[in-house]
Amino acid sequence: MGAALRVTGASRSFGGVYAVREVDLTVEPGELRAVIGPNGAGKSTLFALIGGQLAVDSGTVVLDGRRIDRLAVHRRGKLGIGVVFQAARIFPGMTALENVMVGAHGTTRAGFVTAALRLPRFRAEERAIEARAWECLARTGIEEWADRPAETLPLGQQRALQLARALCGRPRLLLLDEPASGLRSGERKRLAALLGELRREGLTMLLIEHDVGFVMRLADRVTVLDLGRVIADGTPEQVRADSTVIDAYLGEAVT
Ligand SMILES: Nc1ncnc2c1ncn2[C@@H]1O[C@H](COP(=O)(O)OP(=O)(O)OP(=O)(O)O)[C@@H](O)[C@H]1O
Repeated sequence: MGAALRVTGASRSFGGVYAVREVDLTVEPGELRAVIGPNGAGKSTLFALIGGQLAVDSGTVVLDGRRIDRLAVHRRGKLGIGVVFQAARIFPGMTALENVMVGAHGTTRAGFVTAALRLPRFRAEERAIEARAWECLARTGIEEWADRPAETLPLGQQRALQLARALCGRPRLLLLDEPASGLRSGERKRLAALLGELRREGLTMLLIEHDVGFVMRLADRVTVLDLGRVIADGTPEQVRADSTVIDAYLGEAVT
């Protein structure tokens, strides 16, 4: 089952200006939560406060009852947080398959070396990881690219590769930063289907997205940020009907 996430009173400012201000956000196990909002609303900052790329100035981030807001990124990864960034982050010089296998070792240097050198005592484990990596490549639809150098994959496939890598680490909370941006319509449909499947399997997901239509069809609940604050939180229907949201952001976009 997916993890429960509870963010309470989280704030973060840059140069005295709040990017995220007193944000409360609770994501139940198995929920697919979308976070939307206009440019500069604080979505990426909130994402980084949960993933650990940024530290909170105040407030707490709790995963399954455990405070994680002071932990480094890799420690949060070990506790089950998987991250898919908007810009493809791949390891050049490694094949797509090897890139996905790295996901199972976490993002630590030791894990990376273990994967790269295939030391004898790790071989059985490596075989299991390789099998899992193939599964993840298949799920994300890029099996046929497995042996290609990762940097030669087209953008859509590089994005899928990131998702495959995150899944290979068996996350219990998956953070996705605008996973649909830059994808063609067929790729978007495929992504939506996969996210729906992961949701049915009970994975907890938090998705930042600009494409409001994309998330409104997928999400269980939607949180709307504006100027660093939560201005609405509810089902897609509730958010669509919220006059504050319409005034601040949605306008004609979802009517
Ligand atoms: N590292 C940083 N240094 C200074 N200011 C920052 C930094 N990161 C974010 N900000 C500021 O914090 C505010 C929130 O930015 P953030 O990127 O979190 O918003 P966003 O909702 O993700 O925007 P977008 O949709 O454009 O990606 C913005 O005013 C931004 O300029």
